[in-house]
Amino acid sequence: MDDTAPTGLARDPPMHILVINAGSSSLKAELWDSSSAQALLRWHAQRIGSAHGAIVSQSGSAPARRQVQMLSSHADAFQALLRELGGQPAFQRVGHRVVHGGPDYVRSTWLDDRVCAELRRLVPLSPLHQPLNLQLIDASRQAWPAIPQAAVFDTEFHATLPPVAREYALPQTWRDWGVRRYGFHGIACEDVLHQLGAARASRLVICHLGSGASVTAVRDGASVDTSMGMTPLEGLVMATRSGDVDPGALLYLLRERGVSPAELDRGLNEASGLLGLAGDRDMAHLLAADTPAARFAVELFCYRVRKAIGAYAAALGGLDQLVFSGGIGENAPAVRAAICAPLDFLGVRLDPAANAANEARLATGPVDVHRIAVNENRAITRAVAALPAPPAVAT
Ligand SMILES: Nc1ncnc2c1ncn2[C@@H]1O[C@H](COP(=O)(O)OP(=O)(O)O)[C@@H](O)[C@H]1O
Ligand SMILES: CC(=O)OP(=O)(O)O
Ligand SMILES: [Mg+2]
Repeated sequence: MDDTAPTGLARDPPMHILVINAGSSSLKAELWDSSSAQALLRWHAQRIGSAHGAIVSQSGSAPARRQVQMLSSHADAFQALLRELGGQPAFQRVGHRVVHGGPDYVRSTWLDDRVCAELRRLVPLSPLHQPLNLQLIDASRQAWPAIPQAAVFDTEFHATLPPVAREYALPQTWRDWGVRRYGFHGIACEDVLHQLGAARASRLVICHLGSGASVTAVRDGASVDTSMGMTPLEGLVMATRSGDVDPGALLYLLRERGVSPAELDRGLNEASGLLGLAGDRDMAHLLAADTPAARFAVELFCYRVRKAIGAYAAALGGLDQLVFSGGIGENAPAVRAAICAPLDFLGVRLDPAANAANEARLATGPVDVHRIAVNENRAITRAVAALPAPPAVAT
């Protein structure tokens, strides 16, 4: 296991926590020990719904086992997880990543029927994530009814957004309806700060670039602005999400082109971004493809990240530290280089050799640039271990 970062999970009594983290085409389940901060088991189902599905699991220091099988849905994947875990559960808590906490669920919380019903109301605000999160919570509460289960929210870290970053310039009535920015990827940001520890600088920008992509401005450890908004659709170009689009263009599509709200939702969330620009949602494929459309998609992706870094350097009044994380941020030197090349004026300078080798420290200039392998599941474990004792679970 490669979790060598300081963790500070220790709490009495130590316990085993199963973490469940659903992506749009993946299901990650990990068993963590709260006292040793070690993942005892990692079980990742990948490419659910495709003919090339895979389950990768690793237990202790045993070599990874890769089992390729068709997983038609997340429900299928959960059944495979149940088979892996066997009869008697070897854990005392379950922690679920839930993308949207809405206005009422800021901090991590124990789950019960009422909380689940309230989180279900947020499905329209995160159509790619919240339904899967809740589907897995339902399956997991059914499988282990006597084990306390908690939700840990991607929105929590951004509860510190100041009003100027949180509010849209909309009529009061709409703002009273709760139309505001929340921000996401907070669990990943929390793990970044945890890994930086004492090395964290005052003015920090985190570029978390994976299927979803966001940039967050952090001042003295608190989120002060972030590129995702009321939903995880705002901001950067993503795998299949558009990021920022003029709202007037959306009105044009609705009014003049006969696009229905459902088609608009699907188009913006599932058919845009890298997929819309170049016909492939996977950054690794685009970097290897070397076609004009692939090159343009990568260029546009990098341009938007660079603009966000510049905006947040302005919001913070300068920049001390820049972090790259997520599948793209951690593994694509060409993307990091393209984002940073014109940022010399800000003091961002990458060491080409360190960048090409995916090293942890990348800077040769005054801005300290880090590549951080984020582990959301470790952050979820910490959040669950820190919760007050759970209420008695009715069986
Ligand atoms: N070696 C690599 N080079 C470029 N991109 C990569 C590489 N490895 C992973 N990626 C990209 O990372 C993205 C997935 O990021 P990840 O953080 O795992 O996604 P998710 O948000 O679904 O958890 C994909 O676009 C994938 O192509
Ligand atoms: C909130 C979000 O976009 O998450 P992900 O990157 O896992 O899609
Ligand atoms: Mg992600």
